[in-house]
Amino acid sequence: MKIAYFHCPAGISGDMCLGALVDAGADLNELQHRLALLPLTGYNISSSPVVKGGISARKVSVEYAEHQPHRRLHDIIEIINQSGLSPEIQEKSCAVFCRLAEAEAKVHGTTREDVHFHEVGAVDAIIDIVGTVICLSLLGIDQVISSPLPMGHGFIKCAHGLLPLPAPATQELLKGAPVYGVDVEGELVTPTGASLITTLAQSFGPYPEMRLDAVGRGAGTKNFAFPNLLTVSIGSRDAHPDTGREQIMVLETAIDDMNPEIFSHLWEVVFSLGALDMYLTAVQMKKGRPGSLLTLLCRSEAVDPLIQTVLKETSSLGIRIRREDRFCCPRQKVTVRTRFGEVSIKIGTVEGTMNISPEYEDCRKLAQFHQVPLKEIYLEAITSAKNTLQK
Ligand SMILES: O=C([S-])c1cc(C(=O)S)c[n+]([C@@H]2O[C@H](COP(=O)(O)O)[C@@H](O)[C@H]2O)c1
Ligand code: NI
Repeated sequence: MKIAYFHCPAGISGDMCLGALVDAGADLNELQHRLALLPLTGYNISSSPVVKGGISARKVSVEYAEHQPHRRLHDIIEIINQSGLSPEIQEKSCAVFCRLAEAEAKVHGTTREDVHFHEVGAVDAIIDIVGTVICLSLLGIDQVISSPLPMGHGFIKCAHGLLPLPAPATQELLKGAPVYGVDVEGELVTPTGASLITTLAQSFGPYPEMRLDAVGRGAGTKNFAFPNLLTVSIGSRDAHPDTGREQIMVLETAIDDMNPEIFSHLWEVVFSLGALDMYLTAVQMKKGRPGSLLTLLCRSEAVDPLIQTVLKETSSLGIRIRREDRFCCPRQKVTVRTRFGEVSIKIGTVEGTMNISPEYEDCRKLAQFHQVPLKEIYLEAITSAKNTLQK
C-alpha cells in the first residue's frame, strides 16, 4: 500500500502539486507523453530546480498562448474524455473540475454548467489537474493524506477585480476540511489546489505511520518570509516481510433502531473516507430485538473521520475501536491486456500456490462497455495473467 502525504504549511496550488510529485519521482517524460493524449495544443511544460528560502525544490511551469478560449465545464470534460487516458484518470480529473465548477457556481450565483472558468479554465489548470492525477498514478499511490491547510489574508487581483482572501471559491471547496489562519498576506491555497486536495485526499491529519520511501518538494511562484513549498512524502505500509503480519483497526457498533436504507448510503460514504471494508452481521439484541452489527476495517488515520461519519449518519451513540493483527499474503499488482481492454490483477502467493484476482471495477466497466458477461472478462483476464506469468 503506497501513501502520498501532502504537507502544506505554505499552502497548495496546482503547480506546487505537479512540482512536488515530479520531484518525488514521477517521470516527467512519461507525464508529458500521457498529457499529449489530451486534445490540447499550444502549451509547453518545463521543469527546473529552484531554491526557495534556502531549500531546493522543483518548479513545474506551463507556458501557453495568450488567448485561450473561455471554457465551461462540459468543454473541459469533453477534452478529458476524448483523451486515451485510463478511465480512472479521466474520472478523477473530471471529479476535480466538477467540484471546482460547483464551488464557482455557488460563489457567483450561477449553475455549474454555466460557470466560465476564467483563469481556472486556461490550459495550465487543465495540465495541473490532469497532470497531478497522472503523477499519482505513475507513482502507484493508493492513498492520499493531507495536512490541515493554512489560510492567508488580504486581497487578490483576478478577472473579477479584487477578491478577499481566502478566495471565495477556495473557502467553498474547503468546507469540511481542517484549516487554520496564519499571519501571512497573500494567497496560500488557490481554488485549483483546494479542489485537487479535497477531491483526491481520503483524509486530513498528521504525518501517517509508514516507511518513508521518497520526498518531493514543489515550489510556488510567490516569495514569502518562509519557503513557499509543498512537500509530498511517499511511503509504504506493507505487511512485515518475515511474518506477513500487519495491524488493522476494527470499528464496531450494533444497531437495532434504524431505517436499514441508511446502511446503503453509509456503504457509499465510508469507502471515500478510507474504509477498507464494511460489513453487516445479523444479531439478536436486548429485548429480543433483531439488529445489525456494523463492522468497519480501516487504517489508523481513517478512524476519526469514520467514527464521526457513523455517529452522524446512523442512530448509534457509541463505537468500539480495536487494533488487530492480520496476516496478508505477499501480493503483486499487474496489468494484463485482454481482447476487451486492460485489467488490473492482484496476485497473491502462498507457498507457491497463486491466487489470481482481477479488479472487479475494471472488469465491470469492460463488461458494460462491450456488453459481454462479466465472467467472460474475468476468465480472459485470469488466462492472460497466467500466460504472462509463465513467460
Ligand atoms: O476568475 C475567477 S472566476 C476566479 C474566481 C475566484 C474565486 O474564488 S470565486 C478566484 N480566482 C483567482 O484566480 C486565480 C487563479 O486560480 P487557480 O486556482 O487557477 O490557481 C487565483 O488567485 C484565484 O484566487 C479567480
Ligand atoms: Ni470565481
